[in-house]
Amino acid sequence: MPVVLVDHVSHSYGRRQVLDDVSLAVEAGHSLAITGKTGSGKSTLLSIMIGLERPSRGAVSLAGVEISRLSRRRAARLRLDHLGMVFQAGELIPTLTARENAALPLMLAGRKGAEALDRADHLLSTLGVDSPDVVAESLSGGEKQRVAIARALANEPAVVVADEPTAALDERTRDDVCDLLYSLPVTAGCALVVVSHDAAVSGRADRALTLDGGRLIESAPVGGVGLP
Ligand SMILES: Nc1ncnc2c1ncn2[C@@H]1O[C@H](COP(=O)(O)OP(=O)(O)OP(=O)(O)O)[C@@H](O)[C@H]1O
Repeated sequence: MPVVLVDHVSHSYGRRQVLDDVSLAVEAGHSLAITGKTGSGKSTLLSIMIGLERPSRGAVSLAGVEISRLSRRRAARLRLDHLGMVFQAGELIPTLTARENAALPLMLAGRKGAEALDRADHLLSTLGVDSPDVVAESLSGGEKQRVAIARALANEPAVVVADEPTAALDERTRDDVCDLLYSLPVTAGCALVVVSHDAAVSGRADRALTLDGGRLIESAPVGGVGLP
């Protein structure tokens, strides 16, 4: 069963149709990239995919649950339990340490502080962050993204969604962060969805789809995930 299933989704803002009968599926252990020009609807599709926005038509399931039908509260709980998010520039809490940032989702999910911090330490060292006590605002761009990836993995999510995860990085750091991100389906067994306008990032996914005129078009099929 796909971990992410977008089933015939259309979406309009007023009279402007942004998504037109979009469908996709991603299985555990596979990656999918979504590309498209500015204004093509990538953020809209992402918001609908993670249940922040309801589609005008169609349905979205995450980890087997139809998130597009849930209340805001239940959708937030589903995200906490099954989804890890990585944003453009880490979006960490600047005054908390790397360790505290990575431990946050665990604490929100009800784990005890010491246990959460231990797991955060373990994740950070696995991901090559050797400064867990440094406050987030003092970390480099690449370190921030590593901490963000640790935070995304904290609750062992079924799916990690990354929105322009390398936009704030130089080329070399971008490639390092990409290596790490695209290793997740294998090392963590999750599904990975990456939204990026950078072909060097989207080209590394098992499959890349492009949004154009509200429709999803195949851009670089390699296998593993598919339109249902
Ligand atoms: N809340 C909203 N209300 C009205 N129109 C919106 C809203 N959100 C997005 N839009 C419009 O929908 C279209 C798609 O926007 P969206 O942000 O999804 O594109 P995008 O591909 O993510 O763009 P970018 O790459 O610049 O972030 C745009 O024309 C935008 O103006």
